[in-house]
Amino acid sequence: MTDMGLVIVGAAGRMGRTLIRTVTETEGVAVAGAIEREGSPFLGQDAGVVAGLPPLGIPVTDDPLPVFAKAQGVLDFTSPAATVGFAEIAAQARIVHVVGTTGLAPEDHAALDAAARHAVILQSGNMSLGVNLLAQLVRQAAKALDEDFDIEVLEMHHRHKVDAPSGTALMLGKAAAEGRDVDLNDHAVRVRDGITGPRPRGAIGFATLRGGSVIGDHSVMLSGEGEMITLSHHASDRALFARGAVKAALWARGRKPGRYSMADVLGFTD
Ligand SMILES: NC(=O)C1=CN([C@@H]2O[C@H](COP(=O)(O)OP(=O)(O)OC[C@H]3O[C@@H](n4cnc5c(N)ncnc54)[C@H](OP(=O)(O)O)[C@@H]3O)[C@@H](O)[C@H]2O)C=CC1
Ligand SMILES: O=C(O)C1=N[C@H](C(=O)O)C[C@H](O)C1
Repeated sequence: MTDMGLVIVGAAGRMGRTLIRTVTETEGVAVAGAIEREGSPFLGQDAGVVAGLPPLGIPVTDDPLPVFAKAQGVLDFTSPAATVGFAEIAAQARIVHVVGTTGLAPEDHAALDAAARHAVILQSGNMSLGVNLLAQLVRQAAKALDEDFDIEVLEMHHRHKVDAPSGTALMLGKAAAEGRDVDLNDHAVRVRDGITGPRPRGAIGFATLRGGSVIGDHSVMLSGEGEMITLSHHASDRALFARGAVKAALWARGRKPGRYSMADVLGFTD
């Protein structure tokens, strides 16, 4: 089979640059285009050079339509508004859309659902094998332990991150809720400040730390009387997420339109 041509949107971002390097060094895929927003200072620059590589002969552009039309997939780690726009264009082009963007609101998910009627959309708050395995372990632990165990999700990220709790933290909270057979929306405590009163039984709490260059640390604590279980993941290299995104794109190639997740790619779905 010919190499899968992948367009990197948000090409000059932290993940965009990492994706360009990862795609370049991975067999079976090739960089088919690089997109940045209108007015970006990176427009016209070579995508390879932007990523710290020798030139690839691919200029960064702000016009996704003609680029998507010649590609088989798009790797998207941008912002919710940008992702919704790219989903429509990827659906028109009938190409795979791998979405790593976090902070998606319910209406953004609804827009992705609509686009997924025509194209394969693979979305996950974390593309790493380790975090997706962690989510399975959290689901099991939450199922095994009743509400005598309080569940808290703690995350820390770099100072530039704009959304909270992280997509991963929400994914882990959802796994815990699924383990308990409850809806996360009814049990999540995302912020605490002031006189909060005692902790509601069955709450799934979130705590967010931001600072420095931390790539992504997540812990789920299940605390009972006199004992605590902590399940954790530490990311030390963004290439971890990029490798997962490329694996996801290759897995998604040729699938029927619809919404998929990393759990599908990794064979973690029941
Ligand atoms: N699922 C996962 O495994 C992971 C998800 N993420 C998520 O990916 C997203 C990006 O993270 P990160 O790379 O650190 O962020 P950055 O801000 O470094 O990168 C985002 C890039 O997207 C660009 N962009 C924004 N809007 C558009 C648009 N309309 N068209 C084209 N490009 C656009 C930005 O340009 P500009 O700066 O000019 O606005 C920027 O270059 C976040 O939501 C993050 O949480 C990150 C790591 C792993
Ligand atoms: O913004 C980031 O950097 C990351 N975002 C994702 C998230 O919100 O969970 C994944 C990873 O932790 C890095």
